[in-house]
Amino acid sequence: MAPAIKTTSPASTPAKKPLNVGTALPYEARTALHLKGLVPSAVEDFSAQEARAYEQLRNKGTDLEKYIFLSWLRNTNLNLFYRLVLGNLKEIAPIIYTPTVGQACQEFSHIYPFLAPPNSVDGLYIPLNEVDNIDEIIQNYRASIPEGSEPETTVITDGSRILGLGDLGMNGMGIPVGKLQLYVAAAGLDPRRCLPIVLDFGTDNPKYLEDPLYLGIRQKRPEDAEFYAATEKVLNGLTKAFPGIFIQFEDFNTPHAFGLLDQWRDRILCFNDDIQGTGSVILAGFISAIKLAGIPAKDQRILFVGAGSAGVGVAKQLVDYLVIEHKIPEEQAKAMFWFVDSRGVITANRGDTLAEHKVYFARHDNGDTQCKNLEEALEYVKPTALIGLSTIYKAFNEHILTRMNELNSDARPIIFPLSNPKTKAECTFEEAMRFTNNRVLFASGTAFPEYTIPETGEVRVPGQGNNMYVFPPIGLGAKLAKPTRITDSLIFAVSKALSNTLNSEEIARGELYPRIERIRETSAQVAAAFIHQAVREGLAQDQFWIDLVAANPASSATSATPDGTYSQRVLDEVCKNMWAPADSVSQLIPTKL
Ligand SMILES: NC(=O)C1=CN([C@@H]2O[C@H](COP(=O)(O)OP(=O)(O)OC[C@H]3O[C@@H](n4cnc5c(N)ncnc54)[C@H](OP(=O)(O)O)[C@@H]3O)[C@@H](O)[C@H]2O)C=CC1
Ligand SMILES: CC(=O)C(=O)O
Ligand SMILES: [Mg+2]
Repeated sequence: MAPAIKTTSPASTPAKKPLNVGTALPYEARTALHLKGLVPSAVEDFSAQEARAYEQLRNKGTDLEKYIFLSWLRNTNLNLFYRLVLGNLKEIAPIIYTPTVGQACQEFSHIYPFLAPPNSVDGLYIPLNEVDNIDEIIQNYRASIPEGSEPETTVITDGSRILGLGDLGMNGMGIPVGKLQLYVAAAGLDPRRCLPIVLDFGTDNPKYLEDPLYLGIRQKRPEDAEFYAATEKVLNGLTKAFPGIFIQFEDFNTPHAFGLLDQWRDRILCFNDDIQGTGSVILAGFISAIKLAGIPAKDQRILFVGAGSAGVGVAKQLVDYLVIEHKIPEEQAKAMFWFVDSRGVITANRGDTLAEHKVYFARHDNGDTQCKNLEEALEYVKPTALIGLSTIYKAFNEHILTRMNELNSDARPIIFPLSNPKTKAECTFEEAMRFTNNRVLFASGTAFPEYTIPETGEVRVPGQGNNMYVFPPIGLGAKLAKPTRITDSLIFAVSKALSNTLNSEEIARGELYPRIERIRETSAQVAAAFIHQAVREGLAQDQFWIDLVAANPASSATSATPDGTYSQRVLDEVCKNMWAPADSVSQLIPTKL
């Protein structure tokens, strides 16, 4: 079912000025634009430019230098940037996204470019004391972008929990910028219609408050009441200016991540990537893992290390799966989960007041037993699956991995160290392989290198359990079908669809996720399933897609039991709507200059 990716014309959005194509500008255009003599005489095609850009990228000494080079390229030649990214996605994704984007955020105020607007307009920086002027800020943005390229997708953070790196304040802007690049690269969103936003609401991180080059407001974060009132003003302004805009909440600290989602999920078209996106992508990998583990789903004992937005989001998604797919009653499904946080296993009688998001999974069956850490929890729970969303580097040490292997001698242990970036990962792929006699079913948040089993020479590829497999197609599906809101069953359909995308080679090799090189193809498939489900649930508002799905039903799935299927006709149409960089300059420059 591999779709041929046929894309929309890159020139479909009119620009005020011809796009910068540098040495690809033809002689006639140089004459018309009075650029004769101002550019080297060679007229190149895009592949020659790409080769030069790739050489320059390769010559950078560090990943941060590569990140800076790519940012510059994006700001000066968008088309070439995306040609380079798409042509080398496996190599470049870890630079524009995790892990390097983490370092870039930490250094954001030091590497911020000196370019002037409009080239420097990466998105919106909204200071707390300016939220009453949100309409003016949006108007300024509008004036800086080409006509007809109003944003349709936005990623918003306040920088309060950037990856596993904590509160980075305004420096967190690198994350919306990076996420939106993946929207474009992975799912063909139009880059000119993607809007990164940072809510510059202060920081509680003294390092930045004291940094003379820090570019955000120098104050501590507001109390909850002020935070929610300020976000309300921003979101109202945004949805008034750009009705139907798709909003991704990203890397808010856990209480605010849950709070914003609860407050807005039924009011506007939004979702939280760390709760729902991570839940969805890990469920997809888990579906594949339990097929290989050798233990039926109902007998899994799942130990989470970390009970924040990501941990709880993932576990809730797994519970839904066990209930819907395996017909396990909810209470019984919930009892298959244990959580360790910074104080040990979460129990109802632990003696502390549990944060609201932890209450659902608190154990009531522990009697007097209170495990104080992962080591104790491991012996008490005897898990079949160990999921790390704790931000604790090397939490899965040799002892933990070896014990997981021993405890699962009759089956393959599922071990997912999902914390980002690499410096926060609970273990590496190599460690997980070595200490489990290569039996592990593995996925990590940040990509690890392949591992060659020394005894056999067999090369194993680690799964990357990262929400980048799902937020781009969710955004694409939302842009096309225009659902009124994002429901849990839509997210569930996305998980099912992603788990269905593995091709026969990936399945034969026992992999849990599709290869990143195929991400455009799999994003199209997942977006098609999303659209089918949005129509099935009566959420879709775009008549074209409603009619198309009605004429091309995919399966007998219902809104309560989504199966992630789609029809070839809808898939073909999704592919036609994916943006791609131009292959030749004539696609970008109007014939009459
Ligand atoms: N792979 C992916 O796609 C994604 C990965 N992530 C990653 O997940 C991680 C967590 O994110 P999020 O849930 O939002 O963050 P939080 O900071 O809210 O959660 C961290 C959790 O880890 C717990 N913890 C801290 N120290 C320990 C310890 N020593 N032992 C056990 N648990 C501990 C914390 O405990 P306590 O509650 O007591 O403070 C908390 O429950 C980040 O690294 C992030 O990058 C997030 C989204 C997607
Ligand atoms: C991947 C991601 O969203 C995170 O680590 O927060
Ligand atoms: Mg995140």
